[in-house]
Amino acid sequence: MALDEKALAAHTPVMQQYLRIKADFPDALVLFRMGDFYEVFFDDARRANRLLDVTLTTRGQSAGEPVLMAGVPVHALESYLGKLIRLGEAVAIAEQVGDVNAKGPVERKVVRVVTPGTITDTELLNERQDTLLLAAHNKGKVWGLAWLSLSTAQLGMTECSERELPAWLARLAPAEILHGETGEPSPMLAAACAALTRRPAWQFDGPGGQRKLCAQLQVASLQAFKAQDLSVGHAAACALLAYAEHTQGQALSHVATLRVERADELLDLPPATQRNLELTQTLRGDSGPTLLSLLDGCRSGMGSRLLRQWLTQPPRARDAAKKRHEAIGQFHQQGFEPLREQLRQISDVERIASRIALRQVRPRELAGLRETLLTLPALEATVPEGAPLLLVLKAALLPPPEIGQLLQRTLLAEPAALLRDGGVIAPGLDADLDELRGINEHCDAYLLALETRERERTGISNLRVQYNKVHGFYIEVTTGQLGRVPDDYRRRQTLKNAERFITPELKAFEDKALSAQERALAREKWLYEQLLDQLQPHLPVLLELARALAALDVLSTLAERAATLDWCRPQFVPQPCIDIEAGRHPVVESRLAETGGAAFIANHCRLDARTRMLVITGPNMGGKSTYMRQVALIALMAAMGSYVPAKSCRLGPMDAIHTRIGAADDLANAQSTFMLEMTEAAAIVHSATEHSLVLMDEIGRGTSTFDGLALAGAIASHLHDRNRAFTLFATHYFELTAFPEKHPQAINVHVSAVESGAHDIVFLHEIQSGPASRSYGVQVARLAGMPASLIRQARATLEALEAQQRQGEQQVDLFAAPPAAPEQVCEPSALEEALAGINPDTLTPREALDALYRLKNLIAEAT
Ligand SMILES: Nc1ncnc2c1ncn2[C@@H]1O[C@H](COP(=O)(O)OP(=O)(O)OP(=O)(O)O)[C@@H](O)[C@H]1O
Repeated sequence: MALDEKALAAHTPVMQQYLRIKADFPDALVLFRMGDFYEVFFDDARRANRLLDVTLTTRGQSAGEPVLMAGVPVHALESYLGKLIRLGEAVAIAEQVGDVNAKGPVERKVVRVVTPGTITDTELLNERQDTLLLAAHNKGKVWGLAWLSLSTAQLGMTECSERELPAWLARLAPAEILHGETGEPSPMLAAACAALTRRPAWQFDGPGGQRKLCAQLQVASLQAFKAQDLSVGHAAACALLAYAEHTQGQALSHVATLRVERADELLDLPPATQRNLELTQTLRGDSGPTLLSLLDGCRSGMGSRLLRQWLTQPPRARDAAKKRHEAIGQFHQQGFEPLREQLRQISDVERIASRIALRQVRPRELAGLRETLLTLPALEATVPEGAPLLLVLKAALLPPPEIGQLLQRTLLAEPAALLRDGGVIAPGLDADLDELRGINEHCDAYLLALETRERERTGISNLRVQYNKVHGFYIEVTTGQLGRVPDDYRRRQTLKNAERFITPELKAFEDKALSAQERALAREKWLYEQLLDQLQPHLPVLLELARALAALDVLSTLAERAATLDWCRPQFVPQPCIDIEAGRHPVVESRLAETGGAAFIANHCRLDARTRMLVITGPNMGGKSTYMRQVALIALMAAMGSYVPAKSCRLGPMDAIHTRIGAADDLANAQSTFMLEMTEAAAIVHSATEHSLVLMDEIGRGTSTFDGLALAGAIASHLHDRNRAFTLFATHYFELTAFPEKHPQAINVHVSAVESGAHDIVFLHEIQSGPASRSYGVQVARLAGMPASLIRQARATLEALEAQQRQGEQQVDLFAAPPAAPEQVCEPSALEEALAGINPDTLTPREALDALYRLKNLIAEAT
């Protein structure tokens, strides 16, 4: 922001300083340190008053106007910061960095900018979830994405199409998105539930990004990271790194690797799938019960964060998942509890390492790291042998002993919480510090010892060494003894009956003692900085250790879940198939167990090259949705490397899980229920392949019966004939049970229910072959407590409708091949043209024979 120097000159010196700082951080709320308060002025004061409910007041006048002001006490900064960050605000913290006693306003500087995507404070971070900063850049049809977790040093990058963008945003769930669009940002970015921060368009620079990445990763080319050709991704990375450095006020020395993700290497989980399967959030937006909340018994935040990544970003290739299955199997053989017990004691090495890099780490966090390093040998001994993945992880668990030794040597057993209070550095490390502390602690003893020594040296028996505030330390000698005073005594003060002296030794002691505490603190601070310097070269090892601990935490947790919940090891096969024997929905099953409900009924699912579609019918509440979701969850769990809730499970290759379930209005995006339903279904028919799993739950129910039925039939045909995807198609349209008659790869199944008495129904939740015999909507409504008179009326109407339908039944082929599109006028073929040119009435037999040969040649040419 350009400053009007003339207008500025009219302000008080402090306000001038404030306005200069504010000009550098126009979008952030600038917290301006004033003694024990952080103050905000003018428009920021209004904003703070609105957001934080702090009192708005005025602080004198500047440039002839009252200065609008609000403030928060320094000690309460964390809680206000937390609130502002949750509201998506960026905050610039301007501290007093100059000499407080100097003339004019003390110098102030923004030491840190805190934004939703760049927080690194332990108090503000969610322990079990990564906080990501993401930059998005669009060029033509390509989107470049680059993301960074500052607190864990993870840097990632990808390029994707517009269609794939929402899935990426859902998968990464960034806290803050940087974009360079001058107008409104793309609605897809706006829909991502993240703070949006506009950055100047020139910061999204491809070549600049490539250079920045090379410098950050200390490489000459990005070839090794397979990131060489992603120019749109480079542009995003350029803005990302610049912003991250800007907010931290320093280089990001800990960010040393880059992971390039390619959408076609991951199992595609569109946002609708992530939502409908309730992977990390329930449909209501709660954090549980979900698949993640069921799986996450991790002992550490590191483990929880990695588990979330495994769940939302499973690879298509099966190698990683197979290795994880193997490791879980090994835990089952050799036990997982000893390791899980050890993992209870470890600290968040990943975040501590990042905070060391950013020089924000607190003494107690380093003490935590030291304890963790000390427990590593015992922890390592509890990791089972045998599986290759476990061997790799085990190897990372024994970092060089210097790190632990360094921390042990440097830190007190129980250091103070904050460095500014002192009491952090261990005794014996630094002679100067020990002496300074010694002065403080042994001041009296020193004075007594000096007194004794001086009495002996001078032979003055009543010589006294004393201290007062005005004159400091002195040696007092009564007038009668003055003759014995040695040469090195300098007179300090004359009293009536005595003289007070100082010696070079006492003067030196005085200098030390008076500033000892201050200097001890400064020395501790310096030593702490030295320690941070010494730790920097060990960051890569510490981050590798953190990742190994996280992976072991997740694997042992998955092993525990599998053992406790009776899950089995899935098998991957090359041929197309989904073959699940006695599968269960893990979350519904555990909810039933928790609430003491009926036992969960297990069900099979058999799909292969010959059977690609199940048309599922049955009563409401019968368990159709549960069944479909459980198949998808089992496929996903297997892909992420977990065991699965089934008796056995064989899975072929899979590239995506698409779901069209439920019908919630997306009012925020002004889409009606039906529009949303069709938009999602359209996305599925456009992208599902023969390796995809598609769940379609009651498609068409958002519109009139005929429209809905017609569309449902056409969509089923498209999925069966063209996409050839593995499809679970649940429907209430009985007409669709005729679908398999004409579609050889589809079969009917139904969820069973039996009538009990005349009008009641019991759900068996069992999947059986064949179509349902009837629907039980009226019975379900009765169960739901509808009044008896209403139920009677509904039943009578139903009977009348059914009778009417039987009479007027007409045969409409719901699944007939689509008629040719009228606008497609076909050009006559060469054969047709040649035929049209022949008049048989005028041909001789010889010419007719020639014509016949010509026509045959034309066919041969065309084929
Ligand atoms: N296999 C099962 N074993 C035990 N209980 C089940 C099973 N499947 C479903 N249920 C129970 O039945 C309830 C209804 O299941 P679900 O929502 O899947 O039915 P639905 O057929 O899809 O109903 P609607 O057609 O109304 O959507 C579940 O909440 C669950 O409590």
